[in-house]
Amino acid sequence: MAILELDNATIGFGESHRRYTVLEGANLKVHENEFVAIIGFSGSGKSTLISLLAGLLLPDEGAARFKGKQMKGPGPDRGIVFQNYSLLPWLTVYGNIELAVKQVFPKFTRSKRRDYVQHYIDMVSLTGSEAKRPSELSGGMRQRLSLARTLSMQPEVLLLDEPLSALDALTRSVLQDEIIRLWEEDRRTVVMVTNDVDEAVLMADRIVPLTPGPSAKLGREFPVTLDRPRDRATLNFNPEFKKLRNEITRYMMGINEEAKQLRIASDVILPDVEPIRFGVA
Ligand SMILES: Nc1ncnc2c1ncn2[C@@H]1O[C@H](COP(=O)(O)OP(=O)(O)OP(=O)(O)O)[C@@H](O)[C@H]1O
Repeated sequence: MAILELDNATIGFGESHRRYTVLEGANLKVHENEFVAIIGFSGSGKSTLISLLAGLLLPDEGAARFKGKQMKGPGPDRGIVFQNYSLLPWLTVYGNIELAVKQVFPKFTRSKRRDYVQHYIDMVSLTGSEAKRPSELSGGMRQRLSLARTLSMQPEVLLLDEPLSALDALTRSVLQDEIIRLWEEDRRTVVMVTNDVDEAVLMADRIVPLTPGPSAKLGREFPVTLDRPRDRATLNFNPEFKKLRNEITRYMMGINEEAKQLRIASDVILPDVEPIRFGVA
């Protein structure tokens, strides 16, 4: 059974004629311990999709299920790391993680909680910055804090909404390795949204493209069968990696072109003429 499932899920925003359908009839099954990457263009509906998987949004039609049950809202078993960090600005690095830990593990003693919070701070290399507030951190540090806070809640499913998008290439590689290491360690289920094909191939077991919006759907899937651990240094020379990357890039460019043509066709204004009918009295 899939741990997470979208079954013909449709969702849109706005009322009646101003309604914008973001996803239409989206189908996705994520199995336990799987690492799935969702790739798509900006504005195609990736964040909306991840919010459906978290239970933060509910589909207008169809279903979003966690362990076979229709979701009614978010829960600590589905941890989400947002693109924009969503940290509490008045709390320190330590305080942001501590608050999450208090909610999920209320029975921890004070000293156990302190060690536990510190463990996650160390894990993402924020040691020494415990007393800083989010405004005093760099973008990369905020993203690491956001990741540590979510991981500290030990969710069964980790939902990552472009968690590395604001990072420089070097920090991005470090965090990619960190996420892979964590996933390999205890094989949590991960769904990660990204717009970077290389990142998706490096990290995922399966890549699922989202077609351009409106009314986006999940497109043809690409399994990634490259052996693990994947070494980024040699991957660029791996023929299987290069072939898959090219295939996905070509596919994405193709669906984008198709969407563009459809948009142009729907923008064409037809002449206002009456059809001529012959032989009608
Ligand atoms: N709460 C909302 N109200 C109205 N429209 C929304 C809302 N949330 C998203 N949308 C619209 O839905 C579409 C998809 O948005 P979404 O954030 O899911 O895309 P995305 O693929 O994550 O984009 P990006 O890669 O740029 O972050 C956009 O056109 C956006 O304007």
